[in-house]
Amino acid sequence: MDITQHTPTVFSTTDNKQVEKHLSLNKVGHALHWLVPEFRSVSFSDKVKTAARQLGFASPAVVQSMYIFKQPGIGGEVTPHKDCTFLSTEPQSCIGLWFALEDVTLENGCLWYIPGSQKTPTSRRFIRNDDKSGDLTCFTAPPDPVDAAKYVALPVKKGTLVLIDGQVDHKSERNCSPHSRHIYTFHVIERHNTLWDPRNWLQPTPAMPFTGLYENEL
Ligand SMILES: O=C(O)CCC(=O)C(=O)O
Ligand SMILES: [Fe+2]
Repeated sequence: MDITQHTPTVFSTTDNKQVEKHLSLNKVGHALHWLVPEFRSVSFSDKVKTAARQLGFASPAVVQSMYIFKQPGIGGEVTPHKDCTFLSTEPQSCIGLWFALEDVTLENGCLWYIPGSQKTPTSRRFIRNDDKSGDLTCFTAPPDPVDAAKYVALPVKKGTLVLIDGQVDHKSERNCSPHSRHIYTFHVIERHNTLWDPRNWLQPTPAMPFTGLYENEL
């Protein structure tokens, strides 16, 4: 989809600022790694496969991907979470590969994380809601209490790859600066000797299976 081909439209945002449609996008997901050749070639590149081997993955699959724009002035926060809340396996195995496509600073909404927090498991899950009369998805529990003072900022230069342990607490703030913060991120899980949680909000389908990282050549 090339939204720049659409007639630019002016939107009001919650801050009562007006921006063109293509500058108001928050994120695009969740199958860029498969459907968009440019993202596919990065996600299934030899460098990524080598990184996965070095991390000890035996049979990794890419389960989802996102482009997050964090637009100047209006880019929203990403609230504190562990990725395993959304992409749970038993045992946990998720790793995020987060690529800075621009310089990422304190001002434009860098990642923050709590060192060591990957050692504290969570039972909080984001699942498909069995109650069909309500929302399609829901959390199984409120956020776990964490000491907000323990968050450490992670400003990085354009081109940096950040590996995010699926159990580490992380977040990012709003972007109130005049500079965008574009990133590409995708998540890999281990299939060997693990079980994908059947309650996860995201489930593979015949049309969109979880794609094996090592098996897929460019
Ligand atoms: O880019 C961000 O602000 C958060 C991204 C994230 O949570 C992730 O890649 O797991
Ligand atoms: Fe995350």
